[in-house]
Amino acid sequence: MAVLTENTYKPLTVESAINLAINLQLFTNKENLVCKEIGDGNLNLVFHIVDNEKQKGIIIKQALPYAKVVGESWPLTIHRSEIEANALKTHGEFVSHLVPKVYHTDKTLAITVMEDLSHLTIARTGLIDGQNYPLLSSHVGEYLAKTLFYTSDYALHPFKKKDLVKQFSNPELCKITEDLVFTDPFFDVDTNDFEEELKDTVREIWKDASLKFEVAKLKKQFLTETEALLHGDLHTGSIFASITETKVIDPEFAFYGPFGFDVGQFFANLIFQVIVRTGEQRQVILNHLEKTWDIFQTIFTDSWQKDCLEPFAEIESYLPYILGKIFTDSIGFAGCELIRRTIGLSHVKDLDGITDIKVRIAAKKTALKLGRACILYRHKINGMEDYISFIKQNINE
Ligand SMILES: Nc1ncnc2c1ncn2[C@@H]1O[C@H](COP(=O)(O)OP(=O)(O)O)[C@@H](O)[C@H]1O
Ligand SMILES: CSC[C@H]1O[C@H](OP(=O)(O)O)[C@H](O)[C@@H]1O
Repeated sequence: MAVLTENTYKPLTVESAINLAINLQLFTNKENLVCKEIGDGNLNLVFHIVDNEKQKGIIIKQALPYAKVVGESWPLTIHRSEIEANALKTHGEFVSHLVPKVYHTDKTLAITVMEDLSHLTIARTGLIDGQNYPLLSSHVGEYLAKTLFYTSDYALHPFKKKDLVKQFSNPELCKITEDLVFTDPFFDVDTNDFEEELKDTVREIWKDASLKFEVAKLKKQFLTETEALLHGDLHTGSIFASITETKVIDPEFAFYGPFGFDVGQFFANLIFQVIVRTGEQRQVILNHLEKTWDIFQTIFTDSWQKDCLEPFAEIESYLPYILGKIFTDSIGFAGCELIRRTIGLSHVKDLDGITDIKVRIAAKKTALKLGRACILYRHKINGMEDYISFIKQNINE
């Protein structure tokens, strides 16, 4: 039908999405199909098609030629759809159980047809509702260790790695991160978004030259360290979870960047829950932080011992140096994420969803204070136990 024979891009509708699914022979009978557009993210359309009789569903994700959250005044390459599908496939080679299956892609239409994960809950939503997902941190620790190690120079022939660096060149999406995570929140620019009550605290950030110097160093790392194929946007809204399963979605920001960036983004998005929870419920999330790093280190080390191609791997201090650098960098990147999701463009519901303004402002001030401390003092934090004490101290003071 039309949608497959036209050789030009067109945004799908619920009708054309159904036609596409039939043409692709993913379903046989159109009559039983129900299609809804369920996209709740900042950028894309997401169609959920279900065959009510067979209880079977699929997802068709389509990139719009602009950022949905802002509109057509913010044009954005639809090539991000191909990047996302290829990242799902590449990461899927190492962690097939932790990412959705890709059934079909189309560059012209900028679509990825993939496994329906609607039996799971977006981790951010579940965590805000008080769910704990006991396997979340083990699964994400494994995802991080395997996707990062096996796409790096430590596991790939240099020609293959450099081919991947080219294939995953993603300048427009990286520019969003460069601006929204590493630049805008630290300057008085229009894209920033915060309550009047935070104005004084934010002005302090803008005036803080030592903080800005450290952010400049972290931004430089993001710009220049082509270490591994990152997810690029690993917040808890990009993770589906249940008590038994975890699936990482939405790697449209994928590119070759520093090991610590994905780890840091995940840390920060757990830390928002540390900030908003209290008592035992807070401890559950602190345990997730600890477990993520523990599993990450263990699997990264096993992979290094089994599969490292680097002759210098035999030097005893080399792996501890790499792991130490990832840890320190990830704390710095987490600090940037804590600040940008609080005062920059595109917030998190963990904080914005707090209805009591006093409680919300207090939580946001804590996020800013902790973010600043992570960036400034990351080199002084010696291991996860120390990091957890550091977080507790900065939250309680
Ligand atoms: N494979 C999937 N299965 C079920 N629902 C999905 C799937 N992928 C995305 N969604 C739904 O669509 C929403 C937006 O998807 P996402 O990939 O995060 O889009 P965006 O890139 O616009 O942020 C998710 O929050 C989720 O509710
Ligand atoms: C242009 S909005 C910026 C923000 O949008 C992305 O979020 P998502 O695709 O998960 O909705 C990403 O976090 C960007 O920083």
